Amino acid sequence: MEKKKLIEIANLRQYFPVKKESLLQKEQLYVKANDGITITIHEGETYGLVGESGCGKSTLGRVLLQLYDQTRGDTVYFGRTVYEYQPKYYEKDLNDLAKLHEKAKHLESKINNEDPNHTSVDAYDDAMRHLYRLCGGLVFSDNYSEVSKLLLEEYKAGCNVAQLEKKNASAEELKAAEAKHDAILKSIEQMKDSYRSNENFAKIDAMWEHGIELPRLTKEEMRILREDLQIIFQDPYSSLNPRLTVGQIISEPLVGQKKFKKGSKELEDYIIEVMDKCGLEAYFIHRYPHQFSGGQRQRIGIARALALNPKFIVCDEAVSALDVSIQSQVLNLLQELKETQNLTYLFISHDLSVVKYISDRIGVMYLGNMVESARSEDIFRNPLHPYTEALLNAIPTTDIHNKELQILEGDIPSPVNPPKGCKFHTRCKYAMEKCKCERPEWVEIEPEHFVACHLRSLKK
Ligand SMILES: Nc1ncnc2c1ncn2[C@@H]1O[C@H](COP(=O)(O)OP(=O)(O)OP(=O)(O)O)[C@@H](O)[C@H]1O
Repeated sequence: MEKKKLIEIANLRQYFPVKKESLLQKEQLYVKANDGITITIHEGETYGLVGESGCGKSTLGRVLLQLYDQTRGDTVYFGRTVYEYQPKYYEKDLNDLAKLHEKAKHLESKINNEDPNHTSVDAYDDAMRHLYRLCGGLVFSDNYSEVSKLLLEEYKAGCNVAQLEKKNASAEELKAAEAKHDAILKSIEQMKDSYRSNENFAKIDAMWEHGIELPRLTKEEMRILREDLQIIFQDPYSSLNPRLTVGQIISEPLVGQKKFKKGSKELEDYIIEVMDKCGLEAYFIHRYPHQFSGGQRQRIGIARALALNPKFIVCDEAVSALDVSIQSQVLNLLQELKETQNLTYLFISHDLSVVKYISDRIGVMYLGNMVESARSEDIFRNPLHPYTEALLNAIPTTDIHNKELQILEGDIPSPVNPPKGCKFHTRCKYAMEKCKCERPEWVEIEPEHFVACHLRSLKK
């Protein structure tokens, strides 16, 4: 069965400005917490994220939920389509297609002629991905006003279908709207024939998609979408307001999103239903967080995240603060909820044994970059990056829980001024000359197994 994308991030960067040390310091320095990350998370999977403390795991989780204004790159959400959601930016982009194309051409000539540095290459790549997403194979057209007109028609027809579906319109009405949309799609396909001979056509055309670019949403648009995208934190005690009862804690997002009326019987019934799903007794509803154990408090945190029926949850060290015996209970609960509620998780943990237990795929991060990503069993069976290898070798055979990943010799370099070339070269026992100056590319070595390492060609 083909996997459906839920979230796709491309070349994602999150830089935090560092406070200047004196008035004389001219250059603004940045902590490069996420420094060009590309991954896709599929519907229904658990994507585990591991790496030493400070490598940027939590930052990535928070950027995905747009809790920070990301510095650059794409974060696209496919849980709803632009047709259903109609974000303001999309129609404007389709109107501005010719301008966007001009901008991409300008960036291209800048790279070729004057300024072949990383920033302009990144800006050009971002601009091209943006164009491909908007118009796919029509990017080869030399008549952008015609393309713009046709795509706007298609978008409006698609929105019409989505709206009719939403309000349960009659089958006839829906059929007519779909037929109109299909006819426009056909004209688009026809217009593309002229470009199919281009060797890159198929690849580029496959990038035409209708997911939602999260960083482009207005605050209000993001507020509404937030019900799809939730987070569970490591320390349930500090993330739960001690002055609110369990019932009030779980009701907050529901009332905030106007799903229920405050104090209503329907709200109380619904809260008890959610609590039950999370293994919390109904009579706990009037109790305060301090009256619970750590495991129960984490169940409250899970119930709060679950209340809005989200599609995607970032579990940020969600079991790390719990005793080992309680950890497995909470992990089992998360696993069960994933199946019954059709959830998708990004599961962040410094503990490889926990990540192994729960993840379908695992991404390994080092100093702001993803260095390897593969199916869970492949990471353990055939680690390709020396850093992953070191993490695996460091798992003790007994009591593997709660071990911080501080296993490699040498300090982690500063994320403000990371090593050139491969950032791991200063601690890598296989480092070659090339590793000191050339950034390794992110390459798919075998299906779904990606690595960024110059050794990969020697290992193959
Ligand atoms: N809001 C912020 N402002 C400035 N710097 C930040 C901020 N958040 C994180 N950082 C820095 O970004 C880098 C990555 O931090 P992050 O918390 O994402 O790492 P992590 O892998 O989750 O580690 P840990 O498990 O210790 O939280 C660190 O150097 C951190 O100091």
